[in-house]
Amino acid sequence: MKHQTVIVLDFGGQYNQLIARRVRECSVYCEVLPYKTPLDEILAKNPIGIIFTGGPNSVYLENSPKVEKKIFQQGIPVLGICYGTQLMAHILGGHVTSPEKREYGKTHTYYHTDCALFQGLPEEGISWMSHTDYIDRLPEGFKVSAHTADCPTAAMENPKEKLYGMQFHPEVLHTQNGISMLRNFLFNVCGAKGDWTMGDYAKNTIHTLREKIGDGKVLLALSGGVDSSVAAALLSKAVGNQLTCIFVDHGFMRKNEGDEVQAAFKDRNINFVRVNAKERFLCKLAGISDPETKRKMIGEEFIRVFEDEAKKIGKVDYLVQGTIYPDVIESGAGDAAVIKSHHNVGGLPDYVDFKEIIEPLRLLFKDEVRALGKELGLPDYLVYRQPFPGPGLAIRIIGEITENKLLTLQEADWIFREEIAKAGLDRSINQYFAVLTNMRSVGVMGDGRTYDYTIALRAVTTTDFMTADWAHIPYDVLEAASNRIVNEVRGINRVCYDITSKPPATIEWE
Ligand SMILES: Nc1ncnc2c1ncn2[C@@H]1O[C@H](COP(=O)(O)OP(=O)(O)OP(=O)(O)O)[C@@H](O)[C@H]1O
Ligand SMILES: O=c1[nH]c(=O)c2[nH+]cn([C@@H]3O[C@H](COP(=O)(O)O)[C@@H](O)[C@H]3O)c2[nH]1
Ligand SMILES: NC(=O)CC[C@H](N)C(=O)O
Ligand SMILES: [Mg+2]
Repeated sequence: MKHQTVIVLDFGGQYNQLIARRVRECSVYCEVLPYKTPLDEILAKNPIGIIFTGGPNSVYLENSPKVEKKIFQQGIPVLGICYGTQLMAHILGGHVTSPEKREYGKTHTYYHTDCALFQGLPEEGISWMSHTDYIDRLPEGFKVSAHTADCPTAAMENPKEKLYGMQFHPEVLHTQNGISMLRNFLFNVCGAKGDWTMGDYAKNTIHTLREKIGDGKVLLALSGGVDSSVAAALLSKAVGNQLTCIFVDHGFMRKNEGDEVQAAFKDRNINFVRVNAKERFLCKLAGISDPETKRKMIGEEFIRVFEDEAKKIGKVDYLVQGTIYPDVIESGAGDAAVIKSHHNVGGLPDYVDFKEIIEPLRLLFKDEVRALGKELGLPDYLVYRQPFPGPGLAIRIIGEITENKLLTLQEADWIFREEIAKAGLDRSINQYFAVLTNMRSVGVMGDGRTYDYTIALRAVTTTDFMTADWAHIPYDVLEAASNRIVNEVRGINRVCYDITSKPPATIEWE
């Protein structure tokens, strides 16, 4: 069955994928295309609606991203958001200016509820603004449908032509009823039926993968984590035994994890190879303490291992990774800032032998990947596993990595996880682990002085791992973990609990 499609035209804003995700949440199929996409190509998709995203530019500047005027004359509903609405106004003969006062963050907004976007919603509320420019003269045929104290055109509409604009961001959760506004656009203006589900996503992706790969050979980087397991399920359905899954045991796995991953995949109908590369990684990272250097070296060594394995199999055409959207955005995709280089992002170094890297989950958020995993019939223990970063414990040992430190951290982390599970908190806390800080302090044990390392415990609640809150774990659980760690793990005499949210901290310490 062919689905109704909405096109999100990307003008370089921060929330573009979030808009796409919100549309998908409304059960409407959605694709993000660059603003430069020729109109013919857009029309060929037969979209029921088009959404223009925000962007960092100003429409009145010469080289700012533009679209052809004809896009507004196709009878297809268009919704502009932020830069998108300014662009619509500018192209259709309105005027955009740069006023004295900028609006940023939560803003009290008044809505005209006779506008299709705001139908059935309250007449005022908080919206999330992030702009300098605003529209000070509307194009012909338009009227204002929302305003704020500082922005006369917080929203505009030309219902006859099905053209709509919002200066604020309905896609972020800070905008009260923002999702309902998008839903109104999709269902009341575009005539969406809500005919798209995760099951369809699975079917389409499998089909596309099969077409692309043909009879090529595929290596899949399998960590046993949620993302790569879901990717493996997709690929296995698409190309069967043309697929080989490589699990790199770099030695930075959690206690017993290497064996557990092997056990989980051994009996499935899947070519599975475990590479024991602990010595290789430890050697490579000896003496390295800078977090970004560690990450980059691990990323490169991963690729080297895959290359070596590929040679054993013969010619391999594609490498598949379970990269998901937050990995991409934090590594500084497009104009976004580099927060940390995820080992799996950055593409292939030019001396590598694979034709291409395939990342079938690149546009999905974690909770969407989980929904897809359920859809593909993966067991709950795989789908709801807490995430574990590719570089593993290497980025949870602050400073230089040694085998001794690795064993220490594995033990402490294992105890913490055991106590969390014992308290029944393992499903409600989204990620929890121990960090071996590089700090030593004085303690007293058995009447003697110790000068040992400090373990930091970290536990967070989050849905998309882009923002997170520290988990309010009951004191007695923390107490049990702390007692056991200092008593059972040599070299540790102090335990701290990390009570910072993300932002300003990140979830991992490096
Ligand atoms: N030890 C490993 N062996 C092989 N590939 C790996 C390994 N660790 C990570 N990768 C690759 O890097 C990708 C990104 O790692 P990441 O940890 O984000 O995802 P994941 O392990 O699949 O899922 P989760 O986020 O639940 O841990 C993985 O999807 C996988 O393709
Ligand atoms: O596969 C990965 N490779 C990496 O390099 C990496 N760095 C962080 N993470 C995981 O991403 C989520 C967000 O982590 P941060 O708040 O520390 O950026 C958390 O779930 C982290 O565990 C990684 N996953
Ligand atoms: N977030 C945006 O889309 C910003 C649009 C434009 N650059 C402005 O400052 O008004
Ligand atoms: Mg992982």
